[in-house]
Amino acid sequence: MPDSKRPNKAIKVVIVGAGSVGVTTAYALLLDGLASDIVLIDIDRNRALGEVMDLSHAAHLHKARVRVGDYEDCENAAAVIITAGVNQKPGQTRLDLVKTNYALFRDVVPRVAHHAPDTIIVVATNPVDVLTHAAYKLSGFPRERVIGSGTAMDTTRFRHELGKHFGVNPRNVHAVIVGEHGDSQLAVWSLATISGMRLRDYCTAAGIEYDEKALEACATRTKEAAYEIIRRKGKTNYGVASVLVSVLQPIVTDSDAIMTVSRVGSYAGVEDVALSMPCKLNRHGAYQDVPLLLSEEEREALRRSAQSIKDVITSLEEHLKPAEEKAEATEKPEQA
Ligand SMILES: NC(=O)C1=CN([C@@H]2O[C@H](COP(=O)(O)OP(=O)(O)OC[C@H]3O[C@@H](n4cnc5c(N)ncnc54)[C@H](O)[C@@H]3O)[C@@H](O)[C@H]2O)C=CC1
Ligand SMILES: CC(=O)C(=O)O
Repeated sequence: MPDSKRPNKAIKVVIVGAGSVGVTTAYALLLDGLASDIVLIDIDRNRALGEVMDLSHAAHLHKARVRVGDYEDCENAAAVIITAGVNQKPGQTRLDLVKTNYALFRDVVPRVAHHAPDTIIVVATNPVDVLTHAAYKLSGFPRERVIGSGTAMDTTRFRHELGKHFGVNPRNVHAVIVGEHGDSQLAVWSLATISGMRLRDYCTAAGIEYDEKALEACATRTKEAAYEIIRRKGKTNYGVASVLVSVLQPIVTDSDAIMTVSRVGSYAGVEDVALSMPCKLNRHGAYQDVPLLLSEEEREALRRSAQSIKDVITSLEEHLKPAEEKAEATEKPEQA
């Protein structure tokens, strides 16, 4: 981050979960210099302590304190990032993790909310959209202060793929992935631009072929990137860590960046669900939607994505109902 944008007041960031994603995020934060106080919380305190000892030897580039903490340390944090939870095994989908990680959120989120009622919660644990919705309900926070990393990760991967395809810097590719951070995500082709031109026009202007098949392959590689990486190395950590720092930057610097992050709302007619659409971020959190003029086909794909997340939320709520309530519901005589 440029020095002119660097905040000059103390910024505390708490990371719950000192596993692979948590510590890589702490490391990325240290290198970026965004936070002056980084606190790691983990049930395995000894491991967290080892990570902190190692990380503190990387704190010479930007002056920052790194320490192990507990939930009381969330007080006055600019943000609390939740990365605790199980991750996918090769072949598992993100949605396969839902029951285990929801149980963990029931323990963690109320404690964060109790000690840091004004903070912004940033969720990375998968399935990130379902758990962003859970964190919203469990914290009682307004929706702008519960943000899922969502498809900010997929948008970054998509721009990387398109940048490689067209031979331009990914920063100059304006294209987004919206919907679920998962299998039902969609690439918004109708609004993708390079140098202010739609991709077809850019190809015409640059005298190159518009190769629809190759572009579709970019979206497929984006969607399947995590599966591919997990098959090879068992986890993903660098991409998401850098994305989490990018989500924190506009919060800490109050800079109104537009990002595709997950938050609770109504999307394509599906109510009370969390998914990613572009929205503006600043010190208040993800405070404003940036509406997209989607094509009919894209809107329908977004509705399907929203519905698939909603179905998981509904089945989770069903699973959590007390046994008596479930029995009562099945025993009720049908109304004439
Ligand atoms: N949103 C995204 O783009 C990405 C999300 N993830 C997700 O992040 C999560 C974490 O992944 P990894 O760091 O690879 O897993 P990991 O297994 O390396 O780390 C998880 C950590 O959580 C800790 N933990 C477990 N229960 C806890 C509790 N109740 N309180 C505090 N800490 C607790 C464990 O001790 C462990 O250190 C997974 O759900 C994974 O799917 C991973 C990569 C990208
Ligand atoms: C694991 C995961 O969600 C990702 O790397 O996208």
